[in-house]
Amino acid sequence: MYVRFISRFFSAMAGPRPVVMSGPSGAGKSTLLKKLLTEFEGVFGFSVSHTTRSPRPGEEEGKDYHYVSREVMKAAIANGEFIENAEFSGNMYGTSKAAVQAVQAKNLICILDIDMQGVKNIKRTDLNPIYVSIQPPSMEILEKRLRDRKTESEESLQKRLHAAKVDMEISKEPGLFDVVITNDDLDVAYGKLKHAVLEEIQKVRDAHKS
Ligand SMILES: Nc1nc2c(ncn2[C@@H]2O[C@H](COP(=O)(O)OP(=O)(O)O)[C@@H](O)[C@H]2O)c(=O)[nH]1
Ligand SMILES: Nc1ncnc2c1ncn2[C@@H]1O[C@H](COP(=O)(O)OP(=O)(O)O)[C@@H](O)[C@H]1O
Repeated sequence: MYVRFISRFFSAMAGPRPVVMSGPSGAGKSTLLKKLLTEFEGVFGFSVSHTTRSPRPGEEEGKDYHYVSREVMKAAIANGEFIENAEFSGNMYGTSKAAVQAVQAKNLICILDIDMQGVKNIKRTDLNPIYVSIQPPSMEILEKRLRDRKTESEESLQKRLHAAKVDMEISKEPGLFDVVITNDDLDVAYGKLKHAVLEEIQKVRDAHKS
């Protein structure tokens, strides 16, 4: 307990708290975090995860994800290179230590876009992030947004919708998230996200001034 307290204290001293964004696939996490990264360039840095899924059109290696084979990913996990990893919709995803360190070394607010298993695993670490859940207004709207995005096969879409139902239930668990944001109107949701991370933004700005 004491050791945990001390390490949290020092990690807080070391820089701003990371931000974990979670929520169903299609809820709008990438859309919201891209807005944040654009408006606050030089304040936030994205933790680039590893995944075994294929890149979507427009996605870039090293920017959106590190795209790797299952063999490479398993070997890296066995080698202790990951803070957390999970299986989602038939693919592996994981946050490497290097991904978070790369952002924290620049004293930026590290944003992690991870699923519910990731949230639960990060809770067992000393990362001490702000936990934000992004939720869709309804299952119907989520399905429409996912279909309109045109990135998923029918099979992948069904897996995501199934996982979404579970996610929407679990996210109601008291104390799991610091903030739960319903992404109905994008600008309203973005305003709420900014409000949730305002204190950390200020810390980075103050650090840059001094
Ligand atoms: N646990 C964990 N989940 C991740 C990681 N990277 C992405 N995810 C989650 O994996 C899920 C699928 O991501 P993706 O294939 O990009 O689809 P999208 O969320 O529909 O854009 C989402 O819930 C992400 O939050 C990671 O490093 N760890
Ligand atoms: N508030 C919103 N209103 C309407 N469409 C939205 C909204 N937020 C996101 N979208 C759209 O919904 C789709 C899913 O959003 P995305 O950011 O890819 O979700 P996630 O990263 O959570 O999987 C995208 O096509 C995006 O443009």
